[in-house]
Amino acid sequence: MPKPISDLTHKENVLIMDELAYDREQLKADHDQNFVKMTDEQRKIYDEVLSAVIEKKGGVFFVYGFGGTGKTFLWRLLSAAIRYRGEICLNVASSGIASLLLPGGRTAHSRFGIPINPDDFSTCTLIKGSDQANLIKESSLIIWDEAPMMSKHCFESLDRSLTDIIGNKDNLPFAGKVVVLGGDFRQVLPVIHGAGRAEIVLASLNSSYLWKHVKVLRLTKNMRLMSNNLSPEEAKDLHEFSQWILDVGDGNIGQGNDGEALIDIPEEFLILDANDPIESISKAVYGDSISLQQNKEPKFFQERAILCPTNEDVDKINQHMLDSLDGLLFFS
Ligand SMILES: Nc1ncnc2c1ncn2[C@@H]1O[C@H](COP(=O)(O)OP(=O)(O)OP(=O)(O)O)[C@@H](O)[C@H]1O
Repeated sequence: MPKPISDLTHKENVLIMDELAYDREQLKADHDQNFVKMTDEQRKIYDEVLSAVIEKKGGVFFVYGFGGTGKTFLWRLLSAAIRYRGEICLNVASSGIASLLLPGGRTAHSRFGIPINPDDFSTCTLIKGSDQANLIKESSLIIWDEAPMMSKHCFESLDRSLTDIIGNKDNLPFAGKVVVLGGDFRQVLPVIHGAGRAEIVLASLNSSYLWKHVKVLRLTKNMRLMSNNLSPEEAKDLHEFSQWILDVGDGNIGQGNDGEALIDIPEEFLILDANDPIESISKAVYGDSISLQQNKEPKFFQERAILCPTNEDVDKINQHMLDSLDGLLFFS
């Protein structure tokens, strides 16, 4: 088993100190509690990734699983397994909202200094010898959630920068670091303004030179359906919904799906009151404006979000929601 990082080596690197400051006993207790709950397929992935870390073999894995198959559950277990051993696990996600679900999560852009518009030759803004570069150099595992939505150039920029910082380790990708990418290619691919299907596919992670090094590991069981807290009616609804989402993603719904398709959305998913659409969406998600104003329960807000296809809609809906709430507004 690798030795924990010596405190003396990095006592002046705040970023490393932060990553080593987890309560290891608590992490081990949480880890052990969830370890026994893993399904066989989760356990297989856990073992494979952990042995790549422990044996210092390097390796790039892609955990391919649709929503609810337990990817976040696995990221939590893996990061706890690394951290309670006194090593560094960097948890990143392609979007800010996904990074909030990961313990100690950050966006990949902020953690690695990925440029805003990377291309075939870009590198990250990491400076060799800096605290940020040394943190990444010392990490034992990188977990990168929602990977398919980022351009392949983001991963390639990190690959080039790691080779620069760590050196070329047997021509291994990411300079021999163990990297676990996760997500579902049925969901959002890189967004490129005005691009057609071919351009988007070409920009995707699996069109990268890195992809030939990636070992794809699959999660196939919807763990949300296994929850003991569901009534038979709720389990049936959830099953039907997740099957419908999968069928949309697999292109089984809408005829002649060659990039554009018309999809019938079942009526129970629609908000039919179109007089004041934004108010109707707000009401469907957060309830009426009086109970919204009175609600001070953080968990209620944590469990809800309104997703929009364009920034213009985001601004309109945000303004509407802010107008409905009491209190002061703080910008961060
Ligand atoms: N082995 C398990 N035992 C018990 N509960 C589990 C297990 N795996 C996952 N879960 C639970 O199932 C639910 C879905 O898992 P999780 O959120 O990790 O899936 P996901 O693949 O990350 O989903 P999404 O992509 O939608 O975020 C969570 O409540 C999680 O705690």
